[in-house]
Amino acid sequence: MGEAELSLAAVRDALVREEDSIVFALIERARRPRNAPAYAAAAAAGGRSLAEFFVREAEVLHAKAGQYQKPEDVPFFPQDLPSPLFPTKDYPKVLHCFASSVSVNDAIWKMYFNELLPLFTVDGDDGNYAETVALDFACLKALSRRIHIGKYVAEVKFKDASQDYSPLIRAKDTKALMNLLTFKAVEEKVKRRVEKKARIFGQNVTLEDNADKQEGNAGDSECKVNPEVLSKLYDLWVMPLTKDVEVEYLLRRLD
Ligand SMILES: O=C(O)C(=O)C[C@]1(C(=O)O)C=C[C@@H](O)C=C1
Repeated sequence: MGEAELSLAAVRDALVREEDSIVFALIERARRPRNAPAYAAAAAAGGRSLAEFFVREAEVLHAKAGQYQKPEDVPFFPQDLPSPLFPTKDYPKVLHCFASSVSVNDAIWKMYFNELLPLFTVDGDDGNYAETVALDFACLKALSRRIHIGKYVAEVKFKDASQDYSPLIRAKDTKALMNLLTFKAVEEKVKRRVEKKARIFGQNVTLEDNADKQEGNAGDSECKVNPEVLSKLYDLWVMPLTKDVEVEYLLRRLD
């Protein structure tokens, strides 16, 4: 994100754009059942699961290709990632220098596999483990990117009201910081919008003229991902984790 884009409205627009990626990634993953063996420790991967093996190896490839240069692109396994092999674009440094060290990916990883996956995938095993973990990686990346855009939100809020944030940062008053950066009305709008996107993006579109199933009126049970799961995802995890990123960024902002 560049300097010119750095306004609360522009950053909120970026968060809205990430909603589409998250909804579609979950819809694609929901096409496969749980496929629990993909998450079990495997001797072939030195006791790691196929899911962890895949993400670790994929992140090495992505790092070599030049990813993870932007503060919102945070790897899940940053240790020992290789440097880019190809020239990378110099992005304008609009955030404080330590921004790249702010990561809540461990919490995202635990939330995704322990809480979210059971909510939107059906029990079962179709043996398509390689495809399944690739779809999981797409979900994890979309969630991580959205949540770590919180660094830009925090920077904008700090710049707009540094006189309000600075004393709380100096006092390391995380509770007061969390309260100051929270806008409940905005959160309610976000939850309603992601639920609506899941309902519209996730319905089966047909050419039959079924008046009772005009687009947008499909019952939630016919949606590829239950829209209430998206609302719950954002309410319980995505927005709280985004706020955690904001607080973690702000606590270091005066360093
Ligand atoms: O838009 C903001 O002000 C944000 O901080 C982002 C966000 C969100 O995660 O969507 C988080 C906290 C606010 O209470 C509202 C929304």
